[in-house]
Amino acid sequence: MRYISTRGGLAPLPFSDTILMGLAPDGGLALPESYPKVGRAQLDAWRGLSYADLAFEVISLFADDIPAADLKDIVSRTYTAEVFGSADITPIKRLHDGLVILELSNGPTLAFKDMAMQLLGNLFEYVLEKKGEQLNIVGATSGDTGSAAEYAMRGKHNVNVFMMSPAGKMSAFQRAQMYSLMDANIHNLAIEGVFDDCQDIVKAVQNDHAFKAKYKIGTVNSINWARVVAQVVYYFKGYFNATDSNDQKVSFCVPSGNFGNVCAGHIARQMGLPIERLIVATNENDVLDEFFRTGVYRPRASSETYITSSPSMDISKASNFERFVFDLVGRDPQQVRALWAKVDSGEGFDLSAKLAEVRERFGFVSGKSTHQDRLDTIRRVDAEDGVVVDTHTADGIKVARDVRQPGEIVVCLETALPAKFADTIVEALGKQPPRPAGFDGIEDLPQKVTEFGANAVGEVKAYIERALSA
Ligand SMILES: Cc1ncc(COP(=O)(O)O)c(C=O)c1O
Ligand SMILES: N[C@@H](CCOP(=O)(O)O)C(=O)O
Repeated sequence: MRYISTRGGLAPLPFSDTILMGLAPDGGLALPESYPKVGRAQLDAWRGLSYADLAFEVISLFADDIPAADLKDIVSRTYTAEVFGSADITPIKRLHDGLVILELSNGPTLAFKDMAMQLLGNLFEYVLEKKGEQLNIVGATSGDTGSAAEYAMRGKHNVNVFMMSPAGKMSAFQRAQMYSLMDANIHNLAIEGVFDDCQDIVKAVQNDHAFKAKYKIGTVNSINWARVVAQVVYYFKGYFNATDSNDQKVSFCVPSGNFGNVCAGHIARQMGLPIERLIVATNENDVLDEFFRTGVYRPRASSETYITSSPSMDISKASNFERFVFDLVGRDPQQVRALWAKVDSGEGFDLSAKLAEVRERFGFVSGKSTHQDRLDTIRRVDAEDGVVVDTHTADGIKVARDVRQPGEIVVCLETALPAKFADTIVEALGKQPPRPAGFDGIEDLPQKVTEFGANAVGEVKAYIERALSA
């Protein structure tokens, strides 16, 4: 399996090089030359597998330059009941109205990002040992990628993490999770602005090829292909958990912001997983919902990005969307370059002529949720099912209920636990959300974070240089 760039400027690379690369030199995103196909016989063979064994089967289709025994060891050490709370790793809950909730947030930082980050930590360690190299991760987070990455990488001797977050925009719990880490290889940088401003700095660093090479810069955002591959696995597991036979089809409803989660669903569907529809659920930052309704992609400026009670989705320029559009335009890198030149100029683009294909060939549909919808959904699920869901999962449940068709099996992805967003849970239910053991009082711990103003690319690079030269 070799990897190319969505913008056509990359000589095909093996997996192990691709996951250390981050953005391709042409600014594009890595994708396999073609998606591996999974037939009925494989689905039948995979249905009863443990999560770790299923992860090995799926990931080995993509990471074929890692010896099977080594990959088996990596996934077996990653997906354990100790780390993810149960032997199933991603159990399901069925709501009274038939919606299925796929639990993805039982890992160390209580969000779905752990499903991939725990793997990346072990994959990076393995690949870097083999190459005798070090990796300096420069990442951006709206609150969950950051903590998942930092908990996966902390203490690893050949990895440093420089994580940018929008100053004051995450929940107190999310800030405490990250900023209370005192590990020497973890650096938290709070940037004036929103998540997209942090991600713009990540891309500026990635596109400074001399700096990137000198300081061995990598990324753990869903820019990194390994994140997407790891996320493909739970679509297969969720399908098997939600069905009795491979004759059935399911739809997945995905609370979305940067498009990394649902992009993995798109790839699982391209591989042959019997997915009927992929339902994209946005909050008030509805750039993706607008595209899937109209075919017009109109990223918003940071000044137009709403601060909401599902803050991890407060994103107006989804970095992973480029991977889907590459497939949508027939894998034509020239078209992708032209379209993203428009995005970079703040213009956006119109693919409304392809809307029927988006829906019929690729199975996408979308919907939107607001703060009031989140409150109503949290209240209803608590009252009717005795389950407290977080605000992002509530967005997904609301949209799933809006668009579900008769007889459709809809699996809603639980993307975080409510403990991370207590203020809105208290507003909705008048009580604190359940808090898993080990997190009591984290908001009171000392915090280590460095503050930066707006447009801080130069200052961030200088900080990285000082830290790595110390
Ligand atoms: C809790 C939560 N829900 C949903 C999302 C949206 O996922 P994606 O950015 O992959 O679309 C994120 C992060 O992005 C998140 O942290
Ligand atoms: N909501 C995310 C934003 C970044 O998403 P990623 O999948 O590209 O890492 C976060 O929690 O930081």
